[in-house]
Amino acid sequence: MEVGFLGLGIMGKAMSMNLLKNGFKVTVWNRTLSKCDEVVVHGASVGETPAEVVKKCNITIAILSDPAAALSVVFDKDGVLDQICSGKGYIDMSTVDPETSWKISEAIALKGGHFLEAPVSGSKQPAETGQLVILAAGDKALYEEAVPAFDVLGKKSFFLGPVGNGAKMKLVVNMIMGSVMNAFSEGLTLAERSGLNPHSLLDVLDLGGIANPMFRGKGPEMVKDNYSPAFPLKHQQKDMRLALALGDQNAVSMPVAAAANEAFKKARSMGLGDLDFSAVYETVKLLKHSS
Ligand SMILES: NC(=O)C1=CN([C@@H]2O[C@H](COP(=O)(O)OP(=O)(O)OC[C@H]3O[C@@H](n4cnc5c(N)ncnc54)[C@H](OP(=O)(O)O)[C@@H]3O)[C@@H](O)[C@H]2O)C=CC1
Ligand SMILES: O=CCCC(=O)O
Repeated sequence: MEVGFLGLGIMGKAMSMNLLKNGFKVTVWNRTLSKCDEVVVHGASVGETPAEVVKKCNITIAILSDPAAALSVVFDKDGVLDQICSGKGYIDMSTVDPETSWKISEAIALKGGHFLEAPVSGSKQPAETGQLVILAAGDKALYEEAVPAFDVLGKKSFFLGPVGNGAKMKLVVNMIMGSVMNAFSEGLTLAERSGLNPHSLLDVLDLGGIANPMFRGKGPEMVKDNYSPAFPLKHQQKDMRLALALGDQNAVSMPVAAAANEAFKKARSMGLGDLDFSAVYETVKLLKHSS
């Protein structure tokens, strides 16, 4: 199977490499073209524009930073819309809001193409090992066609119905994750400031009812102030912002998520946006210090 792949950031690089390792022919494009070099060494071809990739491949996958990037790659000159047509499918795996997905879906349908949104749960390591959770919605036939690729990229794929449902599910999941990360950061800070060993807290948490892979994986690194990015904080804040907008639209009061969003914004203002989202811990430590 031949697939196009647009966007070779943390996720796109790992996912395209995984497809190559599993025998897929892959043609890649990235805005910063030099980032294609490493996947080319592993057998990928390069398209000079998104349009060129879509022209070559019947299915093109994208995973880009945010709504503005997702729209730009489709609608700008030499974008996806230039070449999408009947018989071709476009799968956007970026985390965006439903409105962005609807815009893309409508434009692709007008050209006779097929569209699926398929944001993912899971981060850099699950992307490297094919353990993502795929939250697809949109064109069911394209979903069926993409299952062999999804089986390589993920441990489980969900088909959630009409376009928008994948985006909504992803935003709800990340809203919970961002709120939990803030509570975790406060707990770690409180443990340390009140004289407890934070490693003991991690051991106790891991044996109880709120044990989870995020505490287990990120906790020891946070205690060492290591925020090497798996999921960049700027993207987590974007997801909180988009989830809060979804809350507005549905009149859902979300004071916990709103407070978490403020902490991520604070972290961005401190220049921590490109670090892992666990760096929000630094904002809690800072606030507790200054009181
Ligand atoms: N990292 C993670 O753990 C996870 C991330 N996600 C989501 O996946 C998406 C990608 O995340 P991640 O790989 O971490 O992000 P990165 O920041 O590592 O990569 C972002 C990608 O988007 C491209 N891009 C940004 N702006 C534009 C633009 N205007 N036009 C074209 N391309 C653009 C970048 O190109 P360039 O190289 O030129 O900057 C790069 O390829 C995001 O929506 C994120 O929320 C979902 C699950 C997990
Ligand atoms: O969107 C990013 C999700 C990161 C994760 O699930 O660890």
